[in-house]
This record gives sequence, C-alpha cells and structure tokens, in this order.
Amino acid sequence: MTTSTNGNFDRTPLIAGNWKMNMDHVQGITLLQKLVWTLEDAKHNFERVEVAVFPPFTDLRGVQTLVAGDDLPVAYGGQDLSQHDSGAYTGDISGQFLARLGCRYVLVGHSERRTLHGENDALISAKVAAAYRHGLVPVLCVGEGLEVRTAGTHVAHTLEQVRAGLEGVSADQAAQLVIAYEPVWAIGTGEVAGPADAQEMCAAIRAELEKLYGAGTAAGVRLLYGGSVKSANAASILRERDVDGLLVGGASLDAAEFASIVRFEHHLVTE
Ligand SMILES: O=C[C@H](O)COP(=O)(O)O
Repeated sequence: MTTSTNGNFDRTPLIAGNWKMNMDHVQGITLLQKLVWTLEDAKHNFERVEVAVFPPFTDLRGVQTLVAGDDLPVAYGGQDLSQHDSGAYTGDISGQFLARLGCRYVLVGHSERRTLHGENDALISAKVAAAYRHGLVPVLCVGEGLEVRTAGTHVAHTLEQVRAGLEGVSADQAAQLVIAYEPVWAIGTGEVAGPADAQEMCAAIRAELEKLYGAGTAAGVRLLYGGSVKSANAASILRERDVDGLLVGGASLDAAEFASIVRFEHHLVTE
C-alpha cells in the first residue's frame, strides 16, 4: 500500500468527534483531557491533522475553560444552532452564544436533525447563513438514506442537499466551508460505506462546488466522511484523494480509539 493520502494533504485533514447526546459536562472534560494527553504522549502534530470535538451545548463552557486554560490545540463546536440570532425561541441556541464560547465550528443539518427534528433544506440553509453571520464555520452534513442508495440516485440526492444548503452562500464564505458526507444507512449501524463510495461522493461534491464557485474556491473546502468510522477503517477511507477528514460519532467517545483515528497516518505506514 502506498502512503500517499489526499495528494500529500492538499488540505489539512480534519478529524472531528461528534459526541451527540453523550457525556455530561464532567464526563466531557475528562474525555477531552484523556484525548489530549493520549495525543500529546504520541507526539501528535495538531497542525498537520486538525482535531475538533462537538460536545453537547451544556459541556461547551467547561470545554472552553479547559482549552483556553491549558492552551490545548483542539477546536470545538456546537452540534446545531438556531437560524435566529435572539428572541422568543425556547430551547434554541444562537450562533452568537457559540461564538462567545470560542466555538470555531458548528454542525448544520446532521441527519439526526433532519430525521428526528424534521429539518428541511430551507431551514438548514438559514442555519448555514446564521453560522456565517456569527463567524462560525458550518460543517454542512449531507447524505442519503438506504432507499435512495438502493435506487442508485444517491449522488443526485446528495448534491441537491449541497446546493440547497449553500443557497445564498458567497464564494468568500464557501472558501472556509466543511461538508460532511454521511450516508444515513452507515450511521451507528456498523455498516461503513467503502472507501470507493466515500471517494465517489466526495469527488462529486467537489465537482459541484467547482461548478458553483470555481475551482480555486472549491480546492480549499474540506470534505469529511462519517458513518461507523473506527480506527480499523479510518486509514483506508482517508487514502482517498477527495476525502479530507472524518466525522466520527460512537468511536469519538473512547479517547484511545479516537486518538488512534486521529493518528491514521501511523496506520497507513504500518498497514
Ligand atoms: O456525526 C457522526 C455520524 O453521525 C457518525 O456516527 P457513527 O460514527 O456513530 O456512525
């Protein structure tokens, strides 16, 4: 096997852990401390492979305090945000609040938001706009369900989600974008899209971005794969040219396992 990944990293790989509704604020701090200790012990180069975590909202103040206090080289973000900036929206969280907590990123349109909370493309596009208004980098999540995959229309379906989610986004804004391709049938199921599936979709998304914004802008956008990623399959997915990182759910709750995913280059050399 060759050790070339992403054309020698045209873009800085991003390994992101979405904790979903796991880890209270005390557990979250412990997990993050363990993760950083493990990576620092392994002499991980955080500039070469960026690490980000997406804790529950209630953990974010503690995460901010830890990251700022110990000057940890880890980014973090919210799992969702409101399309509104403030007002009578009980239970919602403004992008302004996330920005004040030092968030760099925010997930938008995760499939669990789409399916469990009925989020549609119009709402997701409004949330992307809200992220940009508050200086947050949106991680726009897209991907097809099993029926669409079986029908063979997964590429068209996913590109439609990309176009809809980016409605009104300028080329300057798009330059900082992150898009996560997460086939719904592979999330939390143990089913993993093969590296070729991930590459097929990421290449199609990059080509679509080139159509929308021009090759110069699209070249900087990072495309992540998500869905039952583990240390055992991370390296093979990241070998693919258009896959620039991973959005990891379940496996990000175990510091050693997540650290091993972050250290995927080590697997590339030893596989
Ligand atoms: O945001 C992460 C994805 O939903 C993947 O979750 P998973 O790794 O548990 O399949």
